Amino acid sequence: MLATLTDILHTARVVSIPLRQRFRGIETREVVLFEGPQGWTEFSPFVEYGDEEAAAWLSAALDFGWNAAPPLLRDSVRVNATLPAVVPSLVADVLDRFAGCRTVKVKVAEIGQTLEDDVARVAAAREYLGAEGRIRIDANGGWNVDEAEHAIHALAEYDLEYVEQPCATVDELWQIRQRVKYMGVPVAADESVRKAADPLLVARQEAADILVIKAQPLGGIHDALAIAGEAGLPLVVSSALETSVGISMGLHLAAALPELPYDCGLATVNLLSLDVATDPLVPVDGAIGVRRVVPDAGVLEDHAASPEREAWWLARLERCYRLLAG
Ligand SMILES: O=C(O)CCC(=O)c1ccccc1C(=O)O
Ligand SMILES: [Mg+2]
Repeated sequence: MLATLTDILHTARVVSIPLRQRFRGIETREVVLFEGPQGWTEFSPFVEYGDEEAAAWLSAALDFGWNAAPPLLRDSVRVNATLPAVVPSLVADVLDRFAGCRTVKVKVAEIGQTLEDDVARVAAAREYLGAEGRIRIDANGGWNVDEAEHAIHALAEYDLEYVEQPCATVDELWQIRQRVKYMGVPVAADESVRKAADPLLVARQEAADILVIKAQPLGGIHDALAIAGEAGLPLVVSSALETSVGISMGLHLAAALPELPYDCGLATVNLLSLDVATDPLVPVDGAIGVRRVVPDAGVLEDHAASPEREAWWLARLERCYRLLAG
């Protein structure tokens, strides 16, 4: 049964958190936190998303707050460091915050930057990690097929674990996957899973080697597990730049997957300038323990969004709720 809107709004708090570095064009992360019978949960679709897309994120928040978690098969999850599209001189400072992570995901193909910028950033990450560490890159669909081939060829010398969403469409992913097979660089799909009408199309079309799954956009832990079960491909659980409350949802999803061959993109609390929990979900020795968190009352108070932003978020939440209650 769906939680009532009154139940949700009763505990809902809107917080606004500055990022340490610009990430996917944003400098402040706004989220709604509320408490269900299972504990605190997070609703944080990106502000530009329409209500229909955001409604899946509300489904996820309700699932995590109101439904029992699935059986957990591990009590900690290995995670990767996430490196925003910063200049090479900042790479070591950013990576120092991800203690013990043996894998780094490097953001590439940032608007306004060049392939030379990407090469310099990936080179700096490789120098930081040494020969043993793993490097994956994420282009967020920013290249066409030719650009992707050229870029992957230029970056392959740094030894790439995989390339995430090099191009925007499933058809382009299929093409680039054929073109780079000889280099031994696998292709992972992210936006083609979480923003697609059919999240399994990319797998059926054999357009990716790996699927990235995110709990909030896929409608929650249980829906994401159902998709995972049908995918037939290796999976990586990743975050949507959430507070520790949303990261906890991702950790519970990762902990419930039968196989977890890759480090997960759940160490992103470090990209925020502060967290809502006094005991944040950040990596220790490259892994994060699976647990729920309770936001600190003082932080909720001190970092409350402005009255205008709060009204905007609660109205959005209510519209999404009506879509789900349909
Ligand atoms: O996977 C990671 O390392 C961190 C999460 C991440 O990159 C991300 C965070 C918010 C929105 C989009 C993305 C993405 O993977 O494209
Ligand atoms: Mg991605």
